[in-house]
Amino acid sequence: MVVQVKSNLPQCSKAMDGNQNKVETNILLLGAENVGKSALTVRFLTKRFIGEYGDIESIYSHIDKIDGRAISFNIWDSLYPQSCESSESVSEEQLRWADGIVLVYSICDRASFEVVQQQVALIQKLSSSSSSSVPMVVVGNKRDLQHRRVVSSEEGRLLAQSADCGFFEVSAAEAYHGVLLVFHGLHELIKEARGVKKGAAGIMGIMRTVSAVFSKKRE
Ligand SMILES: Nc1nc2c(ncn2[C@@H]2O[C@H](COP(=O)(O)OP(=O)(O)OP(=O)(O)O)[C@@H](O)[C@H]2O)c(=O)[nH]1
Repeated sequence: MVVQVKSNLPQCSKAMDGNQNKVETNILLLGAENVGKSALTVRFLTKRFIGEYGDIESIYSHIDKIDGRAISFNIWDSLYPQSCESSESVSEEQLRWADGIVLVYSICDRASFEVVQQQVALIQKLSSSSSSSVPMVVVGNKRDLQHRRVVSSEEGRLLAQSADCGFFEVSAAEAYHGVLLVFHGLHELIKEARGVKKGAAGIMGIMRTVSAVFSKKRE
């Protein structure tokens, strides 16, 4: 396992292999402060919950095996900007960088759920001009704090459904497996989205080949 702080500043590169297949997956974590974005990231990277994480915005690099294949995850653990309009809480740079997005709220914090609702709407607005949308999952964290729950599972599920996202409720504090499912689930959605794009490119490729064959025959 590789765990490494790559940089405090995000890099806007997307690595491809020789066949133009993506060898890296860029995952952006969004959500209000204190919801457990760093806790989820560190759980995925190290399998551990360490309690306090500080306020550092970083991109972490982690190689994981899925179905026997090494996948390089770049995880941007973002900070929710303290003094900004909600309309500025997701940047176009972040959307260009991300292959997939994890939107985190705390099930004990209604305001954090509203932040995720706003961020979903903002992402949809910002990506409305581009042809493809970024795969997303909505995550209700701190599931271990049931006695303090103020956001029902149903509300989380409905939000995710309305935005065509995956949905998970987890506890970064209590369990690794649920957190693993979040990142692997998002990876699956990213793979599907790439498959759709590749499929479209494939059809274009076939059309080009067919027209090349016909133009040769005419020569
Ligand atoms: N009970 C419980 N506490 C959690 C859980 N996940 C995170 N916390 C706690 O919630 C607090 C905030 O966690 P962070 O991971 O720093 O949250 P963050 O979203 O990265 O916060 P910012 O850095 O402010 O953006 C810390 O005290 C964590 O220990 C969880 O699943 N259950």
